[in-house]
Amino acid sequence: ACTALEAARKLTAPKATLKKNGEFEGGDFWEEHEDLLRSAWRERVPLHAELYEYGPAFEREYLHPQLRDAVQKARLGQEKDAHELFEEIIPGVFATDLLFTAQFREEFRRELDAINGSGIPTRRPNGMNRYGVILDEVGFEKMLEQLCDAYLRPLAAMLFPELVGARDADEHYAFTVNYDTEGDTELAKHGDASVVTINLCLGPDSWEGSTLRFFESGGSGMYALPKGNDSAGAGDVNFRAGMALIHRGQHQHQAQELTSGQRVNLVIWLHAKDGVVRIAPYAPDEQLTAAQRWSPHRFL
Ligand SMILES: O=C(O)CCC(=O)C(=O)O
Ligand SMILES: [Fe+2]
Repeated sequence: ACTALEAARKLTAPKATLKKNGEFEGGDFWEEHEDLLRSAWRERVPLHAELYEYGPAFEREYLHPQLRDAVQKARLGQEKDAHELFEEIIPGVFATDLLFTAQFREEFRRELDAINGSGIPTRRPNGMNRYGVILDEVGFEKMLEQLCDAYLRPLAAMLFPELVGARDADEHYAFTVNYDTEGDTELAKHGDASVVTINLCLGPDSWEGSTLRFFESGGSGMYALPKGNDSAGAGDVNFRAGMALIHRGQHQHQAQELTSGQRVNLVIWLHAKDGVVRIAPYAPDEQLTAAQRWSPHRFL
C-alpha cells in the first residue's frame, strides 16, 4: 500500500496561469484531492516542527520581546506601549518591525523552501498571486489561530476599533506571496477579502522595486469611515525584512513591479465567520473597550 504522502507526490497539479480572477483555477483538481492532500501534509515531517506548535516556547523564540511586553501590559489595562509599537506611515497603514524575531523569519523561509520542495502540490494562494502557499492548508492553521487569538486580533481591534467588534475577526485566511523575476512580479490594485490585513515581510534580503502602493479610500455611504477618507490615505511602502503592516482590507493597494531579486511576504486576512467582511463602521459608543479587546476571546 502506498502512503498518502507517496500518492500526493504522484499527482500532477494544474499550473496556475490566470493573473486575475484565478481563485477557482483548477478547482476540480484541488477539491478531488483535498482529503489526500490533507493527509499527506500531516504525514510529512517538517523541517522546523516548532513553527507549527503555538505555546510558550513559540512565543519566546518567535515573537519580538517588545511585542510580548506591550501585550502583557495591555492585558493588564495599559494599552499605550502596544500603540507605540506602530507608526502610522500612511493614514490608515500602521507599520512595525517589532512583531516577530529574525529567527522566525529565517526558519519560516526555510520551512517554505522545504514545503515547496516536498513534492506535494500546493494551490495558488488567491485569484491574483500564482505563487506562494496557503498556510492553512499545509499545517499552520492551528498555530495561526492561536496567534490571532492571543495577539493579532486584539491588535487589529486596537488600531481599527471602528471595524473590529467582538465577532468581526474571528477567522483568518493566511498565505504567502512570492515575487521574483521568473514568477509574479507585480499585483494589480485591489482590496482584500478581510476586515483587517496583517502583512509581514519575510525578506529574503534584497530586491528592487516591489513597493506597495496604497490609494485614498474614497469610500462613501456604507463604506464611509468615521474620520472620513483622510483616515485611509495614499502612499508607497518600501518593505524591509521584518517589517509588518496592518491595514484595513478595504484600503486599496497594489504591488509595483519587482525588477530584480525576490520578496516573500506572509499575509493574514482577518474576517468574521464564513468569510464575512464587515464594512459598516461602528459608532464610537458601539466600539469595544480596551479591556474587552484584550480579554480572552471566549469571554466576549
Ligand atoms: O505585495 C504585497 O506585499 C501585498 C500582497 C497583497 O496585497 C495580497 O496578497 O493581498
Ligand atoms: Fe492585498
